[in-house]
Amino acid sequence: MKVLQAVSIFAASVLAHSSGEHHHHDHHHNHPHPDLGAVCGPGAIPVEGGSGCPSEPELLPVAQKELFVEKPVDDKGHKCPNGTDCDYQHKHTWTYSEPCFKGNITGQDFCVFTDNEFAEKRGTSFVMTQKRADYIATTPAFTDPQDIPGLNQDLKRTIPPKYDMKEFPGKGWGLIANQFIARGDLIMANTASLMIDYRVFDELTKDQYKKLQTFAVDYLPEKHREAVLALSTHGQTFDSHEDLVEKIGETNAFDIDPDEGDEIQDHGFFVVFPEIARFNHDCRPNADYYFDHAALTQFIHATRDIQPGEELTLSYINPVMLRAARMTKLARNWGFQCACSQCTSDRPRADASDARIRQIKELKPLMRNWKADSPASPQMAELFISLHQQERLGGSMYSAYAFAALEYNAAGDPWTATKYARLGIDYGIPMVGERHQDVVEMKSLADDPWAHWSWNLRTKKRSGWGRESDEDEDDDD
Ligand SMILES: C[S@@+](CC[C@H](N)C(=O)[O-])C[C@H]1O[C@@H](n2cnc3c(N)ncnc32)[C@H](O)[C@@H]1O
Repeated sequence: MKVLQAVSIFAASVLAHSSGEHHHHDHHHNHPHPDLGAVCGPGAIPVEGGSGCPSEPELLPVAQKELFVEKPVDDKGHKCPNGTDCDYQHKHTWTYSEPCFKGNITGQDFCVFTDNEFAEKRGTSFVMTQKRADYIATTPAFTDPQDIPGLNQDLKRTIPPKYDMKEFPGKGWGLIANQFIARGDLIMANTASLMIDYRVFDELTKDQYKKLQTFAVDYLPEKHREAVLALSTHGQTFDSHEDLVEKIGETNAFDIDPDEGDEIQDHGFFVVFPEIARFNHDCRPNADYYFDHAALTQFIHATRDIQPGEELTLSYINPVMLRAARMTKLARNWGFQCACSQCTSDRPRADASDARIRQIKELKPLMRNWKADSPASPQMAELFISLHQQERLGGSMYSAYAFAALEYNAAGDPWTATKYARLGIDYGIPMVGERHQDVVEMKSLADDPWAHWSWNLRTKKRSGWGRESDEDEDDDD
């Protein structure tokens, strides 16, 4: 599975959403997420867009650069993780750091790195280069574990979970809410169990990467290893242990984009979280995920209020896809016929839903366009919000609110802009995290709309002032 990462609504690097897609892992491609450019959820549960899947594309105007403080750079020109001191010399102490195979593109060795002390002895296993593993080991999840408390309740069970596991006809195991869960509530938070650099699938032979993946699982502490080996294979059985591990990866992994500070930005990770892997798919899920690199943790929160007895679900794909495309992708990547209500509705309602999805896709680039000739307006942003509500796209409501906040502010209405910025913050924190650029941007707008870059921006441009700066913006596009 792949996971989608949220992409910000702003600049390319900027406001993206993470609810992505639980993306399905296609061994040979680190394909970027097909649709919105984001990827999502398990089995490749994606990271392309938030709700499980993803987020959306981005677009910020111009002068944003000043808003973002450059991270420190070490003497080799590497950006340091999370603004901390650079420590590329650091060599983490791994419980295991072999075997290795040489990649046929970069010539670098790809090895297994297991740390069985990680996360209060839950353990974690990587398949990547020494340098990348050591880089990840400089993040706070490793260096300041006391800063990431309360995670991984699932294997420890010190707090009663909000869900039980049960079998669902035709779907295998799944999770069911055992209490009321309010929109925005945390449902699960798990550190990565198995984290594979996507280059492994391109640079090594299948036999080689299967070996590394199997060692990575086998080196984990017993309870953790058993949880991984008990995961779904979509009903298939295997004689070979390596084939079993491979199928478990394909069925249950999320795609995760690289951390901002990672010097390798073109290749993300294929990541398994055994507890989160028990969420089944729904095209309009009641939960969504995002990955926090600092905590090396996947967080799952409720996209709407959930009643006891409801199944908890994620979207394995980007939810902003037409019905036929969604169904084809689910069948191809996870082998099941989607029977969620969005997939089985009657033809008139299915057509109405597809028409809304098409309109969402048409409007988004218009609102991302900050040039004088964009027809974007507050009314368009209201329609955009309404389409998200009609489509029950709870995982990306925050981005619709953020677009509305920008449009109202750009039209010179600071009060309605602030209302929507506050909604964007409230809906965004559980879906993409408080550090996500869209949330940070909305905080800045809500604090002082008049000082925000969007203030009166459309009005100025359309009146002719500020047109010169359109040329600067071209550089950013
Ligand atoms: C990540 S696992 C989800 C948990 C899984 N049901 C289990 O037993 O562990 C993905 C697999 O679950 C099944 N699955 C998930 N969502 C489903 C759905 N909506 N309908 C049917 N099967 C589904 C498929 O077999 C899929 O390959």
